[in-house]
Amino acid sequence: MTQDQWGEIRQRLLKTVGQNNFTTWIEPLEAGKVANGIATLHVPTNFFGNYVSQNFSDLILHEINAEGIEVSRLNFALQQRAANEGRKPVEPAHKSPAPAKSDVNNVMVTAPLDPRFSFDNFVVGKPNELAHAAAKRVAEGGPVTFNPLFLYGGVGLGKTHLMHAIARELAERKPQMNVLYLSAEQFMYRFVQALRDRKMMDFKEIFRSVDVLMVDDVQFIAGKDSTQEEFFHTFNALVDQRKQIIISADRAPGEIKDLEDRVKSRLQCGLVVDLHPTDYELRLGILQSKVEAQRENYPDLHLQDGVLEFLAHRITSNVRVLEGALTRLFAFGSLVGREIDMELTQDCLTDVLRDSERKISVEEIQRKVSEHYNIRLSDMIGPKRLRSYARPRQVAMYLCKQMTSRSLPEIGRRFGGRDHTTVIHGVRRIEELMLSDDQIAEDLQLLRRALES
Ligand SMILES: Nc1ncnc2c1ncn2[C@@H]1O[C@H](COP(=O)(O)OP(=O)(O)OP(=O)(O)O)[C@@H](O)[C@H]1O
Repeated sequence: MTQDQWGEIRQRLLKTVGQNNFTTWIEPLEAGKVANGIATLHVPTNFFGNYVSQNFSDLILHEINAEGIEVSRLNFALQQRAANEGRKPVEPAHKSPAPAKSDVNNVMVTAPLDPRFSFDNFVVGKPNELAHAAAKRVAEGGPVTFNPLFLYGGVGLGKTHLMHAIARELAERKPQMNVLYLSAEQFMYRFVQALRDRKMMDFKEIFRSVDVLMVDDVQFIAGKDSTQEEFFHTFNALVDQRKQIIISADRAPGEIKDLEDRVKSRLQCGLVVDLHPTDYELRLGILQSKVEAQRENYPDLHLQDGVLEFLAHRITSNVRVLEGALTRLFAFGSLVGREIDMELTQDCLTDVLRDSERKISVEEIQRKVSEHYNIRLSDMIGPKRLRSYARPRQVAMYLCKQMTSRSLPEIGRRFGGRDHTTVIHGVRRIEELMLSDDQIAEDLQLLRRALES
């Protein structure tokens, strides 16, 4: 298509996608040739092409057609750059008979990569440092040292974030590599489609020609026998060729029910790392980094000291809930035109706080603390005043105050019907000791971790 035509098309796209999207995603595109109903657009990186393909290809196609150019598909090709000498020559999109719309030259990503999920935005702490280090290593795209890398962890702990970060970094660092990122569900969908259309040879060719295969949420294929079978063969073929495989799941390979033993053992033979439940420090770190992002939307909104610490203590379920709570707080604060203080936080997040409270009960705290100090539960709750009972009791009261939303009188009642002033005294004593007594500080940290896991 001519530069004039492309200029017209871009003008119309500016109106439909808005200035920000236009500057970021449309302006850098360069128009290429049109042949056989396919228009080629040149993109600076594979990641970029993938994103545009996922989010704007329908609009772009529409505007190209509106310009009178008959095109039914877009092909995204890398712009030739002198700096990229040595890269494989740019080829048309994959030779699949019906390539997915999102196939972009050497990077095929069947789900859009979330631009927020980068290594830069991933906060590292004790619970995820190993997973992060392993992810960084494979994202370098060097020689394959562990195969597969198997990342697992509970809901909302950052598996998909790390997977996207790897795919994105590989696409940027090694544009010559064929990287295929997809969910196990999409793997199954493509497999079933290939069977139905009698295109199994094409399916095999695509999956066996990648340099890096990334499959998210692999537990999905459990119980799906033929998909597992095909996955097993794909897996073996790639491992034999020393191609990197990266898998994520919500649990360890051995714990995925209805997964064939041979598949399990294959999955276990590389590096298996888990994302542990977050601890207080990691949650606080994540909140601090997410506040930075919120500040861009709400530059004038003041956040009172202590609110983030409160949230990090109280919302322990997963990072997604934590993020959601923060977004809600900022939106609420700006809506009512008030600074974000503890009162607003409690008002705005009643349901979230109530839900997370269910997780840690006074009884659980009492039990964990008495186990930790090796005393009987009845002695902790009972009337004895010996220091060896009184101190653990105060620690438990302090944790109840911090980790549950029980009122002081209620906590007192649960500790053998004590008065709320006794609870206040206990909590204060521990707050003082935390600063002067390393042992107490360490005990508290251990207990908190144990309670949150
Ligand atoms: N360490 C972290 N630093 C910054 N953000 C994080 C971190 N861990 C998780 N998140 C954020 O939490 C949210 C949930 O993470 P993600 O979607 O990766 O979870 P998941 O483990 O894949 O969960 P699911 O099992 O539900 O698929 C995302 O918005 C992600 O950016």
